[in-house]
Amino acid sequence: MSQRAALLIGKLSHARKEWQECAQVASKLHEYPDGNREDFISKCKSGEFDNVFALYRSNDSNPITGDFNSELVEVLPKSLKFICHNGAGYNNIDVTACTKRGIQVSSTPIAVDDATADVAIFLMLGALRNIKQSFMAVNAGKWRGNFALGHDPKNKTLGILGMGGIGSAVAHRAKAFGMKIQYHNRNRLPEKKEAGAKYVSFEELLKTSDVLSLNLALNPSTKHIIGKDQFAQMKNGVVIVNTARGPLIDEAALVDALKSGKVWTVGLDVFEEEPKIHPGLLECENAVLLPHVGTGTFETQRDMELLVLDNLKSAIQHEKLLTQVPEQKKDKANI
Ligand SMILES: O=CC(=O)O
Repeated sequence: MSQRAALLIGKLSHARKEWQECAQVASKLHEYPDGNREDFISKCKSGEFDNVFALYRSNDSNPITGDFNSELVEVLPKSLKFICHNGAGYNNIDVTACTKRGIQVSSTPIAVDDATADVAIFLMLGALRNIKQSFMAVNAGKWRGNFALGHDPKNKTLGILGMGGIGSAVAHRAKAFGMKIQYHNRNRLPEKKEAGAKYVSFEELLKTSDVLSLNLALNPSTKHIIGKDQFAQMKNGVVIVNTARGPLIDEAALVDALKSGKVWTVGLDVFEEEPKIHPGLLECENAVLLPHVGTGTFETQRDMELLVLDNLKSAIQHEKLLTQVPEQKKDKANI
């Protein structure tokens, strides 16, 4: 077998031992724990990572290298055939550029589903109870402050935009609260996977949901999928939950919709320009906010790291990824 080295970009917090065990399948383990884009590019160009066949990167390591856009993909070592990404979202990787260069990419679906769905439910319940007002009042020593009654989830219609692994896990949990579930995907799921959820058009989802949960991937066609025109179609007093990616929502339009009362409350774990948050959201008492911590549990972080390493080992040993990104699976013939 030719030289097949592996490269770890950034740090591993939970599966360090398993990374070291990759030495049993890789010809060499390289690490790039810290640095910057300019330095990383110059190391790629100087041949420091020659023979690297598969690399590990993550959403957390993205600040080190910057996005894996076409500029960066072009300078990656010629030997590189696999990018194993830690993150369910991979909008910081130009998959088309990778495909053109014959590089296969994997992400970490499944491992993230439960923790992200838990946070979606946490935010939904918090938004239905308009909990931020109470949190702020009690922490400021004002007891209940301007307390106002919230809403029960029971008998409300939850609309899920993007019924994949996370969307399905949200639906499963929401049923236990007595919610009616409807969803929209580009393509209807097989009945078994729907698990009783009703398939509706995008317009119908907007018009008839009491709570709208965003659980779809960000890509050029889903950016601002929720904006002024979509808010206008929604029920008055709708509750919005977003644990997917901030740019799915036009944040300025969301602030207007919150201020006008069109949107009653919102629960957000993600923002358009993280870590910056629209000042209108920070000011709003009816915006329950978290700093992108959906997968932030010990168990899930370890499961994600292990899944990336399983992909890496499978790439080196069998030239096959376990959880390849769906757009490449469709294009398999071109890689
Ligand atoms: O946002 C979290 C992830 O993409 O895994």
